[in-house]
Amino acid sequence: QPADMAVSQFFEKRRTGSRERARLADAAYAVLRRKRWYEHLARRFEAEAPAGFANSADWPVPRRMALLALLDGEGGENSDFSDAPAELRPWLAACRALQSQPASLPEACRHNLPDWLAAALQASMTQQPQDFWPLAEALLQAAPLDLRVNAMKAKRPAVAAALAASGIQTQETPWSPWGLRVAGKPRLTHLPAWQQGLVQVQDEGSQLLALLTQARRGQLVVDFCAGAGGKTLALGAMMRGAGRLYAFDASAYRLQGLQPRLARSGLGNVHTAAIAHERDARLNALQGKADAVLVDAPCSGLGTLRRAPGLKWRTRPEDIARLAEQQFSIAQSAARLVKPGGRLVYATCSLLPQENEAVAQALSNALPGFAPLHAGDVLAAAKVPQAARLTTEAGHLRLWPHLHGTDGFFAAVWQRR
Ligand SMILES: C[S@@+](CC[C@H](N)C(=O)[O-])C[C@H]1O[C@@H](n2cnc3c(N)ncnc32)[C@H](O)[C@@H]1O
Repeated sequence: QPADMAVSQFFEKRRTGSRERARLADAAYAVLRRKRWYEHLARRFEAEAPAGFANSADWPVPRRMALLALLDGEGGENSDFSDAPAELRPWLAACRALQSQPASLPEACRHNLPDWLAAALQASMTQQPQDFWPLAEALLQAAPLDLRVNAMKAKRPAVAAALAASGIQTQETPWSPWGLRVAGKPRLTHLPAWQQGLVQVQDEGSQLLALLTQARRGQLVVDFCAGAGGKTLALGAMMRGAGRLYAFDASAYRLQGLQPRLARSGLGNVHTAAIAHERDARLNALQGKADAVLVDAPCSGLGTLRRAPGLKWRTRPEDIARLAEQQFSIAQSAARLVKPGGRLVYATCSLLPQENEAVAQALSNALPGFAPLHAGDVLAAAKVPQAARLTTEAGHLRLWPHLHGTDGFFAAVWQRR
């Protein structure tokens, strides 16, 4: 089960105050983030079990892991463990001593990734092998809270000032011209800026993907895998609500999540439709008509491990090949909607080349009528500062948590000849 569902189901059945809820939820996520490390500590010392160590029947491994996560969340490195049960204190002190010498630990305890994923990432980083550890460390941090200012309704400095007046401090994001990074994780939904649709929660990387379409007022634009419409709303704001914007998805359930967000955004030009699959006959009417088609393809999501740490344990290596096939099929079908001179953007939030560069290459081979565009040039034209730092030599957008502070994203752009 996805972690957010498991956590909310747990709380449905229990009465808890909001602070306690936050502590427990943070601890659950911390266990998923650092599972291999906590497991190692929870099992360690059992064999040695000197007198005074906890009885393992009372403190089974999962319970010890939860305790370690709770203590870490509360600045445990400085704790004298006086709040912890007495029989656990020697074990906790021994854990703490180990923690202060991370280099002595097995690698798995440091990167906290499944072996197959650590190996796949290392294999994909042969050009920059020194980047593996900074990446692994960055993936263990919680993601920042980014907002996208609705450019149709307000300017970024004015929204920052309005939020500051409500006690919410923000900083402008370095790359996206619409982004505000919020300090901490304050509640936002009661704020006027939120209710008036001036801001949406959206990672800076997702904002950059929408910019790659260069969607403009009056165009016909398709968000082919719209989901709950995070990028649809960004595209609609770029179009200033004028023109036609189609939001498709194979899941009617996911598309439903777009409705309340559309209402706040002020957009009146969005047509949503659940399609059966990427070759649904209802798409025929749009063939060769779109100025831009964004394919934010279903993917492993491994670029979002800061937000969804449970994904690394639920994804299996064999899923990747299946996803790559699906990604190719969806993007190839979506390409039919692009008009001559129009643009195709293929994007994922995966870190793995099989879902990214390999699919982009297969698409280039299969779509001779489409010429690749350099994502750096496209972003520079959209006034993104230092856009070259976001792209690869091959001209793809590649965002990394340890380099850019965003989730991990990939995008390739083509223009139909
Ligand atoms: C990465 S998510 C999209 C996220 C969304 N664009 C956003 O910004 O919030 C991928 C979406 O592709 C949808 N999908 C899966 N198969 C599809 C298909 N054959 N055609 C269109 N959408 C599909 C999934 O339901 C999922 O919502």
